[in-house]
Amino acid sequence: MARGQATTLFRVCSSKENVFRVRVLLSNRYFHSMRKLDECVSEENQFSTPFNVSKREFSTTLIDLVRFRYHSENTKFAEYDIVKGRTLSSLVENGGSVDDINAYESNIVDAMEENGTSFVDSVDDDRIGNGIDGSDEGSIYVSTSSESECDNDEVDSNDIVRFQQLSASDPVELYRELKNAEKGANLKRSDWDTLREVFHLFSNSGWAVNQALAIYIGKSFFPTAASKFRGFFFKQCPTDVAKYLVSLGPAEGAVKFLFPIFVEFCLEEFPDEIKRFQSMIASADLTKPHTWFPFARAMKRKIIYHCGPTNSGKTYNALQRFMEAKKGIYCSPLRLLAMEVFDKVNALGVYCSLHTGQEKKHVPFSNHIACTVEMVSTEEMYDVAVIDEIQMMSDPCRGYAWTRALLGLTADEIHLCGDPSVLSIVRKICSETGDELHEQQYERFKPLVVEAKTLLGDLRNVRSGDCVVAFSRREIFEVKLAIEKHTNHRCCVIYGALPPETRRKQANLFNDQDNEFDVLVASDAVGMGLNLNIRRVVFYTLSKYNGDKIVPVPASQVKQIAGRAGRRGSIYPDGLTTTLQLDDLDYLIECLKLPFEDVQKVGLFPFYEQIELFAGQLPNITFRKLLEKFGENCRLDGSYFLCRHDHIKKVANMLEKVQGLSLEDRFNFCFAPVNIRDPKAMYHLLRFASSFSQNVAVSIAMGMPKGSARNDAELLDLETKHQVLSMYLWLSNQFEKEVFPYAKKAEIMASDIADLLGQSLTKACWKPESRQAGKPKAQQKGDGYERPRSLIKSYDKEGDVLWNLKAMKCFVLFVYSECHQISFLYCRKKQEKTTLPKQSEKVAT
Ligand SMILES: Nc1ncnc2c1ncn2[C@@H]1O[C@H](COP(=O)(O)OP(=O)(O)OP(=O)(O)O)[C@@H](O)[C@H]1O
Repeated sequence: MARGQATTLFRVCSSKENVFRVRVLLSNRYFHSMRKLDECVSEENQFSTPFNVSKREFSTTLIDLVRFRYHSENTKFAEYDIVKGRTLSSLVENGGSVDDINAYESNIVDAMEENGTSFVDSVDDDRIGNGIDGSDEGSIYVSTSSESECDNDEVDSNDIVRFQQLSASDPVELYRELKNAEKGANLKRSDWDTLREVFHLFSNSGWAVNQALAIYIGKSFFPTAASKFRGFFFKQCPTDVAKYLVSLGPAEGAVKFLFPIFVEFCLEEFPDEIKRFQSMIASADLTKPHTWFPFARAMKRKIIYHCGPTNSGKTYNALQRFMEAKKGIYCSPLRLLAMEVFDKVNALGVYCSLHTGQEKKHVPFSNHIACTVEMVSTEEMYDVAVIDEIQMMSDPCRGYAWTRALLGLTADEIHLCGDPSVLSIVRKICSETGDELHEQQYERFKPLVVEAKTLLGDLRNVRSGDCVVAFSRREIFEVKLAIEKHTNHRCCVIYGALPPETRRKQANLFNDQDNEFDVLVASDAVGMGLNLNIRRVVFYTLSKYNGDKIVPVPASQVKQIAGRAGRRGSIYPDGLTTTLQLDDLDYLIECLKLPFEDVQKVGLFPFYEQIELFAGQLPNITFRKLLEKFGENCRLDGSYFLCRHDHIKKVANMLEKVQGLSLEDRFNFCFAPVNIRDPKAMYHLLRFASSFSQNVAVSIAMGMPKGSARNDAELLDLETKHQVLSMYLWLSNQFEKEVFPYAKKAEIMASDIADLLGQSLTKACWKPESRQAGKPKAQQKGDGYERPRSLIKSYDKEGDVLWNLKAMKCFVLFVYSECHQISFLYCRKKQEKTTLPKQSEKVAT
């Protein structure tokens, strides 16, 4: 190889015997390809999708040529090491010039041109053994280790020349050579073992799997292809190639040497698989989602991002623009919030319709619509659109609906309301769509104050206007029971499984000052959409079950919930927040202090048409499998992730036995709002789908309960019944009305059950039951939060609350303002049993 053409690479690896092997890697003029390849390898773990490799990066003929072995203690070699013991990639990364590389290379080539002997001769004979020892591994060893270590290393100069040729050979030619070989290699047993190891490494190489995708060898097919390639190689490989591979050993270099040959093998042996996979990949392409909405792309939209914490007036301002517009759409994260806006806007004299999955209320002459974000039409034109809680774009399950609304809405002006977590990604999206982005920053109307005293583990310390937040239905009822038993407060209840109508009624009951219901016990469902007169948000716990295990509540959610205290316009404009247990306080403060996390990716999910296209490639698999395959093979840009669809797969699985559903029907049924953990609800969905598939009118087939619930089982039954009716209504809006002829009846029943639920909740005084047989195990200490040990602490002799007031002589209040400034307010406590500090007692330091 001419010196000027050659580029040298050093790889320094340590072996078991503390002997360093310096591999001199020579690449040909495709050095730049190699550099790319190096980058590609180093970034391997960062691949968000296997398709980030845009080119056939394997088009390089970089090959290990010579290996040296030496002891690091060898002073002569150490010198050599200092000068030359840098990897080529370090030369490149550190901005090494081509001259550096050439100099680097020339040293090695010089050494080789001296036939190895003179080079080796320059090293202390006593410590070198045989120097270039003609090993059959095809390596030149400059070794200071004992001679015995080099016994197997027999390489003669012919081998070196041949290895050089192999290193630079064209993989196509090499493959031809292998293919035309009349017999395989004649190797020692140990060499075959090494070869096997090499192929084992190749089959398990993540790099090779990713690179193979570039020629449409899929991940699932790769092991088969690699195994066939191994069979082919073992049968056909000439001795010199095998020896060369043995000399490289089970290392990255060997994988890279093999890969181009593997490519040629695959292209010739598996054309059908490649073609099939290619079409499949093309049909699962979710890249460039902004191009999916040509109408929106044909417009120059003005996007206004109302960016700030809770209770800062973002939605208020956006809604002002919505109401002023000739034609507007408000996109809500919840049915409940869509209803609120629908009522509010109509009350202010702006005709507005309502469109959610379950209901379509058309108000005559209305040009405005309040809808849930999933129901947004991307075809209808609007003057002003409002997308509320835009940070939900990053929601693992529902994020795709916000992404679709942002990318696809055909409105001249789009107002986004939310925290700053998706601001940078919205900027990026707007630069891709060509929309004009305006940012409006907001501050909280009044800072949120953290009460450092907490409730000291005692629910008797709740006060009027408190909202106690728990993260499970069971806890909510436990808390309600305890408060009502041990205090004079009455509790309203809000949690996700309740119908929106019931939640609203509970909220109104709590907001109304002329009744005894002055405490709210709620789940995280309280975090969004309801304007409540909350004085103080008390976290009963700060850990929750995430469907898999108990985890700390994410900081963003803690902020969102705590922010419900002290809303502008409510009777408690100064918001307080605290925890039940002192142990949880630090985490609360930490969450509130944390800046909003900058989200890197937002959700996407394919439209039915995309799934249909994909299904065309895999005609004979079940819908569930199809979704799985889509998930495995879809291509996404770096700013997007595929939304989780486990619940869809569960429903798909259940509906597999239902014959006669078209793919589209299946797709729609899988999106029905069903609680997959509720077997009764699942049963009804199965029944609905079966009737539908037989083209039989789908019946409700569910009796009305006689009255409100008398125990928790009856309450659960009411919840389930309402969910089933809600599902019926949802389906009736998805499919032809004739197939779901009882929608009106279902609506009336649902409304009656919502009333019964409301009545049941006001008198609920029973121990909660669990819908699930097994309750999630409490988390170990140190791995989150312990569940509070007791709800009501025992009284001491005088009947006083067991506060350790001595230890509580002084306590601290942290005033948290969501611009992340914390000031400390001290309040000196005397021995008097003051329950809470008054605002006037706080002294700012
Ligand atoms: N300019 C205003 N005049 C009167 N009331 C206002 C004004 N701005 C906001 N409000 C009221 O303050 C409360 C909080 O406002 P808004 O809901 O817009 O805040 P937000 O920042 O969107 O909070 P969240 O994200 O929690 O919904 C609402 O009750 C709203 O009606």
